[in-house]
Amino acid sequence: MAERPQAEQHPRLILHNFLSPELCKELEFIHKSNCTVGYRPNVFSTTLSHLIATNSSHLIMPFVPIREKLKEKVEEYFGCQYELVIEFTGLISWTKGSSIGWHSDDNRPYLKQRDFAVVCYLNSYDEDFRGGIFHFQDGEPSSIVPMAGDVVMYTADTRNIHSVDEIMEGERITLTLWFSRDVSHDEDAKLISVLSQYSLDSYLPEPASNNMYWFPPDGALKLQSGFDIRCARLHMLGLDLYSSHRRIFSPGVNSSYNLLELLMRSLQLAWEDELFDQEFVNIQHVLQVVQFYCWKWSTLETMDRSEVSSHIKSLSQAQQEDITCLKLVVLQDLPVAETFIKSLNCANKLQYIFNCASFSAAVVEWETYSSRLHKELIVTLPLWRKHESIFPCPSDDFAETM
Ligand SMILES: O=C(O)CCC(=O)C(=O)O
Ligand SMILES: [Fe+2]
Repeated sequence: MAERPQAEQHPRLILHNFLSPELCKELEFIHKSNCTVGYRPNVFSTTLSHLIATNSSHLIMPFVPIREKLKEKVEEYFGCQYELVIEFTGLISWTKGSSIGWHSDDNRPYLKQRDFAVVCYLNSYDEDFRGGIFHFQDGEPSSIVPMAGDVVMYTADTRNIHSVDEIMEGERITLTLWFSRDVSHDEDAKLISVLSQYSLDSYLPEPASNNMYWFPPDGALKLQSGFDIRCARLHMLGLDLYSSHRRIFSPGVNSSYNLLELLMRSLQLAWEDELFDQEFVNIQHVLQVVQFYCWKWSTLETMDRSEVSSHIKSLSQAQQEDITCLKLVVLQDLPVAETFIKSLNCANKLQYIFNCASFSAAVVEWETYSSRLHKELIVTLPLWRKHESIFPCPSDDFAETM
């Protein structure tokens, strides 16, 4: 009997440069400023429902056009008779030590609704991480070297058993979606319902509970080892956190739990022996602005700085002590945190040096960016509610209201 063609035996599609470099960077910014400790060791994730629950609903806007484009491509390529629903959308990053052995994506009873998988690579092998090569057990191509903008689509069943090599260094970031024929697993319906539960009055982020950001997750119970991933990302850039509220805790009450609560309150950033006078509402706000700076760094560098005043003061001795005290709590296990931070950096990646004037510009630009997305969400949400589906709205519709 003649062999069935490969397309039938192993239905899969690889698309190069399907996502623009700018979208890859934007999604990387969203992930690095919002992710929580994930479902597998050394893995971090950002789901759309988490963005909504942390008052960052506007950050789902950049996902909307690409979700639609990917859905159309999956339906077209796999010749779907009926419209599919998106079952899950998430940003996932894998760090040193993470890997996954041979599996199909529907290999658990509670995953049987998954019909198609789509993995979009947001950063690149060798530049941002080493290891992390994707393999199919049978058929061609047998391996995929992740490159920013490339996409792999495959059926979630045993015709596409795959694995991912262990990450050796760096952070490998993907946008991962699963599609289903079963409308009862429609992610849109769930997201629209969650969106209705939260006020959309502001776009200032609110953190989830501290233990969701504690790494490794088993250390979160007693906080006796490990570190806060958000603070580790700041430390990686040479930035420290200062809380003017620390002094309200009397010495006996200064337990780690109390001090960690300071992350939920207003904070300032310090760099070397200088303090920015900008007050952030909480750690999530700090991280969003800092990661925005990392995303836009090269354009901010070239901006006219004459309008941007950088307000910096020298740190007093007492303020420096407060910074050290908070750091000892948030990066409890400093050697472990520093080893982890080092492993997040890929040796081949060009590192940049923090610049105060460009950072002040980033504070202003972050406001403009967030407020634009927030307005877009407010205009679009009634349409999503009406159609019970999340879809891109033509930009003309925004123009009238802005
Ligand atoms: O990130 C990848 O390349 C694939 C990940 C994977 O297989 C999964 O999450 O099931
Ligand atoms: Fe998989």
